[in-house]
Amino acid sequence: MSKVIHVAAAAIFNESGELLLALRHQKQHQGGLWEFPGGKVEAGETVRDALARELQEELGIEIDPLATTPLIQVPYHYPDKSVLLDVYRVNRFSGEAYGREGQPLKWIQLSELTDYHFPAANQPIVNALLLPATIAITPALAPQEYSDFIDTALLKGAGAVMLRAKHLSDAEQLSLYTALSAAYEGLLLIWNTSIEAANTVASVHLSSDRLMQLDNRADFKGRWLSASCHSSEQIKQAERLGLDYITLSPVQQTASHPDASPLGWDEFRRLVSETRLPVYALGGVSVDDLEKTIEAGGQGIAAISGFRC
Ligand SMILES: Nc1nc2c([nH]c(=O)n2[C@@H]2O[C@H](COP(=O)(O)OP(=O)(O)OP(=O)(O)O)[C@@H](O)[C@H]2O)c(=O)[nH]1
Ligand SMILES: [Mg+2]
Repeated sequence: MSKVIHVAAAAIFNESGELLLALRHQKQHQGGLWEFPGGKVEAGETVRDALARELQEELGIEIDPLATTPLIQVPYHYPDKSVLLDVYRVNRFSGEAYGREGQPLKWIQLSELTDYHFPAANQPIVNALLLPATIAITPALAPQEYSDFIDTALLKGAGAVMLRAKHLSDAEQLSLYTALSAAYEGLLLIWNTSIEAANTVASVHLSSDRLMQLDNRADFKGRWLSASCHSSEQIKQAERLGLDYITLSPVQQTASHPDASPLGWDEFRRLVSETRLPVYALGGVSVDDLEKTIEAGGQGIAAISGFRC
């Protein structure tokens, strides 16, 4: 295996919330495709310092390296080279960005992101940018109680809601999911179920058992397919199937699964570093752990209890 090329890249947002893309020159590796500006980390440089240097060289802007936030790390093997894309969010910069190497630039809305063609390694970056930092998972409730739970969760900052209602039949869950989707337009509502039960649904989350039984994701017709993982074997399966993101649990001791032994933050960090998928920390975590999760390379947190009244 040839040496892995470590690349620092940036998702740069301006004050209007637009995101900067650059077009790779035809002559470059993965030429003619859009990219997140950045480049190779040099020997003796920290990744954040490399990012600041590359953004100055390529765009003529200055950033404070320490004011950046980790977005995602993507290890990826192209047939001709292996890269580790280390991507940071940049929300503040000085100067006006222009293509110092002649490359065309474009400021886009996040909602337009899927209209652009990127190198294959970038799919997890696109997903990480479109996914929220927090997912509220529903506890077992009577069907009429779910909208109260969602209202509270949204007030407490949930960016998405996962419907987990295994005490109800598939048919009851489907009608609940359908009613809630209609009532909360624009909310990412994830259904924890099987692909067979949910083939018209936009967002499905699989248990680790269902993940291990799945052969490919082709039967899934929606946008977001995710799964619960507890080991590196399950994470590898999720990657192999091209899932969009995973939850990794239990990070800490949790009342809902008292017998499961927790991974701890060091093991969470290690497992996250091995996968290109966005990873939510789950199990004994809350929004108070968000900063720690993101610094550990995670996408964010998923939780039940922190989002209840
Ligand atoms: N900057 C950047 N590189 C990416 C992205 N996606 C992706 O696969 N890469 C790959 O990462 C590698 C390094 O990127 P680069 O070409 O920007 O490196 P650089 O600025 O140091 O360029 P140079 O070698 O021309 O001086 C390339 O093989 C490129 O194809 C992306 O979104 N941004
Ligand atoms: Mg570059």
